[in-house]
Amino acid sequence: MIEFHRVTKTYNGAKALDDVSFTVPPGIITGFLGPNGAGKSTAMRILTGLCRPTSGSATVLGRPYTNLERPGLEVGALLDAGAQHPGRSGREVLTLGAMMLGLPRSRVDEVLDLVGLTGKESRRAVGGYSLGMRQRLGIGHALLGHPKVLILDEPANGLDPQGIQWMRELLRDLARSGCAVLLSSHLLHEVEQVADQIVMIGAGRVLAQGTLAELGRGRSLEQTFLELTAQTDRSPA
Ligand SMILES: Nc1ncnc2c1ncn2[C@@H]1O[C@H](COP(=O)(O)OP(=O)(O)OP(=O)(O)O)[C@@H](O)[C@H]1O
Repeated sequence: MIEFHRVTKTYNGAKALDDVSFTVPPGIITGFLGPNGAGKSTAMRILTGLCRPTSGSATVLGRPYTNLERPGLEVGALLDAGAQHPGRSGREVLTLGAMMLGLPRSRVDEVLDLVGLTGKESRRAVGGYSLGMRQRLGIGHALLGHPKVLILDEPANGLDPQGIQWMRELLRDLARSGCAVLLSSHLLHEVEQVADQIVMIGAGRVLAQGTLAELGRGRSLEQTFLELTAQTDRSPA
């Protein structure tokens, strides 16, 4: 369970998030949508303890991330697939992660298998990986500790159609097993396929939340998105 309660975040007086409240329950996939600059990454950074809200509270499993006893085992996050050291192999990245979490090395092979990286690929330096391979590695890294909460910022970015289908099934399986999944994406068609509920933000404020049926009322997610965000887009013209 993830809970945002009246979260505001200001940078130099400008509100990146403005009185944001929403809940991400376990057992379903929540799509987190908004135009460029809407505040999605800021919300995810707050959730994972990388920055603090100016006011309000964001909790994971009932506590702020920084108060979790074993955050690495409780929460899996993919915020930037390009963040891994380019000189390390994928296997080294996962092995270091597993060691830090006190997990057996066998978990590395399980995760490589889960994300579809072959033994040969896993021994190559991450700097030579395609974007899709980096995403798979990042998702694997997030899943190492069997987390109950998964926070993914644009995980489908760079995945080919097979990769997207694979990720869809993976996320559905994780949700079915009780995981709370928060998924940000600009791929509205993809979110429409996979998400059980939607939280839409624009200019730092929640514009709408609910199931696809509740939000759309017969319209496509894209139509709803364009309509709701028309007045709020902070991206450059
Ligand atoms: N460290 C920072 N310092 C100052 N302003 C910031 C900082 N981080 C984010 N912002 C601002 O906060 C607002 C929200 O940015 P954020 O990156 O959270 O949006 P986003 O929805 O993730 O956008 P995108 O879809 O482009 O990734 C933007 O106006 C951005 O310029």
